[in-house]
Amino acid sequence: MLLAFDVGNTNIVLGAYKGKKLLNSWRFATDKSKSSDEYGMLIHQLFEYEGLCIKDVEDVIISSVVPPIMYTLEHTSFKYFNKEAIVIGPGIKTGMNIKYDNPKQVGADRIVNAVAAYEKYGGPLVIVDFGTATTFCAISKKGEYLGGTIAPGIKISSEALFHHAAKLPRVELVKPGKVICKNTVNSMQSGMIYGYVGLVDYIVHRMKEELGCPNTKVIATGGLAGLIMSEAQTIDEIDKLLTLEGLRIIYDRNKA
Ligand SMILES: Nc1ncnc2c1ncn2[C@@H]1O[C@H](COP(=O)(O)OP(=O)(O)O)[C@@H](O)[C@H]1O
Ligand SMILES: CC(C)(COP(=O)(O)O)[C@@H](O)C(=O)NCCC(=O)O
Ligand SMILES: [K+]
Repeated sequence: MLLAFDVGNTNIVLGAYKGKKLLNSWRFATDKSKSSDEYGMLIHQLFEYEGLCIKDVEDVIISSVVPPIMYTLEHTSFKYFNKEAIVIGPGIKTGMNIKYDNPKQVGADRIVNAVAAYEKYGGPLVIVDFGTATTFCAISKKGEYLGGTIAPGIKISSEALFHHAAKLPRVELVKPGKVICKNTVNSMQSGMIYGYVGLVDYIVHRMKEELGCPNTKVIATGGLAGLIMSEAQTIDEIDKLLTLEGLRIIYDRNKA
């Protein structure tokens, strides 16, 4: 069994694979104050609950954009699974040519998403990941990682609005139905959701222009993808498990 960790700034998504088959996946908070034993026990309990056996874990692979938590997770891997974790970074074959000024700068999650999406859908492609930040990545027809855009995430944007304006409350991220709203809560929801839909459609539109291909496939992933997908016109498909799938593919490429 392969244990795959996708460590984002808000959540860790954990997947257990038997070969190509995802047996189970879990989502828990990225908590830098948790110890390696706490993570070990958490995973132990999740496994027990699903009737899985810790001893069946043959390898651990981690993609992370949160460097301060890595010592803890690598230690968890060593202590509870007896494995040195494979960490996405220098020395790991991804099979993707990274056309960033400094390839080491690209978030590991973005590369892992790109690998999975290219394998699954072919190029050219745009991938939109609605996480703590919203990232847009462009992949060429030949499968090169061309770069992209980083925008503030929906949840942190709405938190900023609440924190910086005395009369604005914290609101639930749901569609208010109309753009012309008649109360504070709905007005904020309109600004967040419809404003964000505009951001997404505009960036994707510009990316397709720069790629020179109007038929570019657009795949969305991340915790908040569903909310925007229902309204945005440029997103073709949601693929919630893209990052885990990318980790499984990269694992197979490095084992072969
Ligand atoms: N299933 C969900 N439904 C609603 N909101 C979610 C869900 N999963 C995650 N979120 C929220 O979406 C945001 C991004 O989550 P996530 O994709 O896990 O981010 P990251 O990859 O940066 O850790 C967070 O603010 C989180 O609270
Ligand atoms: C842009 C990100 C913060 C997104 O992270 P997430 O929202 O998934 O937590 C992450 O991919 C990152 O730290 N990237 C490094 C900078 C770059 O990709 O150029
Ligand atoms: K992510």
